[in-house]
Amino acid sequence: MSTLDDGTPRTAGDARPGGASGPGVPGAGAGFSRRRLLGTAGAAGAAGLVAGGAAGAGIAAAAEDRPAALASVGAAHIPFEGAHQAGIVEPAQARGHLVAFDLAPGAGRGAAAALLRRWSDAVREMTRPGRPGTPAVYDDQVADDAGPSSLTVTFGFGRTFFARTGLTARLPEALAPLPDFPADALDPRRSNGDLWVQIGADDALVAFHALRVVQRAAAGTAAVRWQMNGFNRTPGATARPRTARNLMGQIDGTNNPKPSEPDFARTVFVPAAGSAASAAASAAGGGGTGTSPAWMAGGSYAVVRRIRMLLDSWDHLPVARQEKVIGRRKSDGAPLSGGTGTTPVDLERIGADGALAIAGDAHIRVAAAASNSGAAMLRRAFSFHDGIGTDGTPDAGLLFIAWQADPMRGFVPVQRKLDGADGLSRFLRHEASGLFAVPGGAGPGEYVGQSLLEG
Ligand SMILES: C=CC1=C(C)c2cc3[nH]c(cc4nc(cc5[nH]c(cc1n2)c(C)c5CCC(=O)O)C(CCC(=O)O)=C4C)c(C)c3C=C
Ligand SMILES: [Fe+2]
Repeated sequence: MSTLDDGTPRTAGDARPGGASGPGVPGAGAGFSRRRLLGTAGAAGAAGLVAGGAAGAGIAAAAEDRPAALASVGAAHIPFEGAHQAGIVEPAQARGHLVAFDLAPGAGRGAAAALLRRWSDAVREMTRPGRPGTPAVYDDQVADDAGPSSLTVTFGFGRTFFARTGLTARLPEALAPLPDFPADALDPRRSNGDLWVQIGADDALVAFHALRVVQRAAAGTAAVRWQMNGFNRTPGATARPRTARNLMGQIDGTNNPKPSEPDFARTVFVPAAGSAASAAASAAGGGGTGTSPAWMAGGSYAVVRRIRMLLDSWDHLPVARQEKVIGRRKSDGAPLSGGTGTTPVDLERIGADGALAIAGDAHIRVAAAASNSGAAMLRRAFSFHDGIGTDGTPDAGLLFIAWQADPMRGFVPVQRKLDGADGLSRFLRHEASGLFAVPGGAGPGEYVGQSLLEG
């Protein structure tokens, strides 16, 4: 049995700090989930979504209340293998890299399959519990001495991948180009791409190392099209872990779908073809794109947007006005309809002044599932700051990533509405965009995307 740096025996349940099986969590160990999930109200509802996903709601909630020991940050690990790829349901890590690649001229299906095999093998190695390894050929020693630090690497396919590899017959309908949104100011050079990789880790060097491994493994087969770097709060930085703040200072992610909710899996993941969930999704209609191909079972669609925040304008707004724009209090995220950060939003509530407590153009009203025929997505973002832009203001904002089983029942209808009616949109600029099909997770010995490339 391997050990932690302080000599504590490592168990199969080593996990991210604060997670259901992290060091210091009573009862943690083999048999408990090794993936800490977004939304803490009940990891039990996520059983089957994660390795050993039988952790109880009480344990997850208790773990969330307990400050993480900084020493445990490096030891936390998230398994690469599973029904779904890692990096979707777990909280976003402190450091993130998003990279899109285009296949090299002449690189077809065989070369792409070999690349996904190399990537998967390398990530399996780098995410091992204990002292992760690196394939010798890529060993730059950047991550030496570090534990896995909750590293996840998630792979996706862009629409253009399918024509380049002769796989157009297997192109999912759901990967249709996103519509033009009138307020978009998109840079095509920083948008889309044949392949997409999301890297997250709670240590900057571990994340950089993974990025270099992924880039070096692609040499000769695919070239970087664009790269974006992001960050979040470091685990253990606050006395009480809670939903993170974005660069506007708001608590962001409160009303994300929770794994404990009955609709969670249906909202986020593509059901297996022929399953009851698949039949229900097809029958639901409602503007969706219907059944995804069998190779997408257990997968998800990621909408990626680089959203610049016009921070100088935002910062001039008094806090009360900022709160009205969002519909929640800035200090604790409580909805303006009353209660605390965890109180459900009441969109009908009339305030003392006779007006709607949550304004007609408040972000949470316009984005709510109730305002969009039930459309919902899982938001998992990184902040970015790339210095000062040519206009002299911070080039900063949100690397917004929305995960859903069908973008036509998630991001698209919501963004259509936000684009015209959202009070927050005056302070935002959507500068880059991508839509990627993210297949299900790999099993032992498999690589991500194998059923597409070899099926
Ligand atoms: C198309 C989808 C969305 C985009 C784009 C988007 C951008 C964006 N949002 C914030 C800040 C907050 N958003 C919040 C809630 C929220 N946002 C969306 C969707 C998009 N946001 C949804 C579906 C929701 C939940 C609505 C609900 O049902 O209550 C919040 C409130 C806290 C929370 O629930 O997360 C904040 C704050 C920024 C800064 C931003 C672009 C940079
Ligand atoms: Fe939002």
